[in-house]
Amino acid sequence: MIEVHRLTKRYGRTTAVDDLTFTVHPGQVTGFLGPNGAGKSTALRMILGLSAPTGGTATVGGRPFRERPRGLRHVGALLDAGDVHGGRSGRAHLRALARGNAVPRARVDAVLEEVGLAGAAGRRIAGYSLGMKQRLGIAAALLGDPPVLLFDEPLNGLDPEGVRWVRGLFRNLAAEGRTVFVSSHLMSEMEHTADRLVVIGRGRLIAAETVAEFAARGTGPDGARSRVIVRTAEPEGLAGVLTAAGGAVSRDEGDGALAVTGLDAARVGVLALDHRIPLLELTTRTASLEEAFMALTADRVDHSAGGSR
Ligand SMILES: Nc1ncnc2c1ncn2[C@@H]1O[C@H](COP(=O)(O)OP(=O)(O)OP(=O)(O)O)[C@@H](O)[C@H]1O
Repeated sequence: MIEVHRLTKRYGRTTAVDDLTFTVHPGQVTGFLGPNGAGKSTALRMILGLSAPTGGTATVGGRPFRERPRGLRHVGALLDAGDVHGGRSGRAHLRALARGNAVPRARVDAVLEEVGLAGAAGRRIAGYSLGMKQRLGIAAALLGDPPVLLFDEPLNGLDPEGVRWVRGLFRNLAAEGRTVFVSSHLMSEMEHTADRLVVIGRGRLIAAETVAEFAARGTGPDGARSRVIVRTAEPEGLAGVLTAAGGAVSRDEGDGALAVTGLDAARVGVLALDHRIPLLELTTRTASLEEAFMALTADRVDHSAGGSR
């Protein structure tokens, strides 16, 4: 279990993480979502004790991670896959980590096998592709067989097969009862992987809930989760009928179709028939999780991310 309480980090006048409170539970994959520059990496670094909070606390299994000797046996983390000594082989890198964390040497070959790098284990890391470096980073996270795992943007650089493999791995790790916390700036990466979401924008908490709860928020462009799209040769007449019946009607995307909320498709069809208005198209459009995420974070995007502020 990871517990974050009122966690805050300021860099000069920039507040990268702003009074964050949330809990990450075992037995689940929790997605940590936010637009670029939202503060995800900064929060993960504080959870790992690599950066000191300006305020608040972060604990893993009830204690600050910094207080844990042999850290890899408590928490495995992939922060920056490129941050490895390129002159060593993948196997030598993992062996050094195993030694420093009192992890049995046999684990090295076991995790190399698990991440699909056994064949490349003797090659220098400098020659690895980004996807291979991600796999090596995941192997390092798994090395100590830890109950808690953190991954910062682990899908970067992976091909579709690699993405599928990582998703399956996360699900398996969670099914074994581990706490799995995975950051991403893309909802599409998380919606089929995560059970729960912690969503932040500009360092502040926006949502901490199950994926289903997040999806159920009213989040279409006009606040509605689903809309009825209806096309007719008599848009003015139909709009009048639907409005009189309690619907809210707007012109959709300028192509003559009407977007209706407050009435379902069946009711729209019956009303059109009653008034002898022929329909050319009648569809229900449901806001995607991606749209929910975009709508909730739209005003929290840090356009200065990566630049000076
Ligand atoms: N060492 C630092 N010094 C100054 N500002 C920093 C530092 N690290 C991060 N920031 C700023 O803090 C904010 C949050 O950055 P962070 O990297 O945590 O975001 P992120 O959500 O991980 O974004 P991304 O998806 O782009 O990695 C940004 O505005 C960033 O510019």
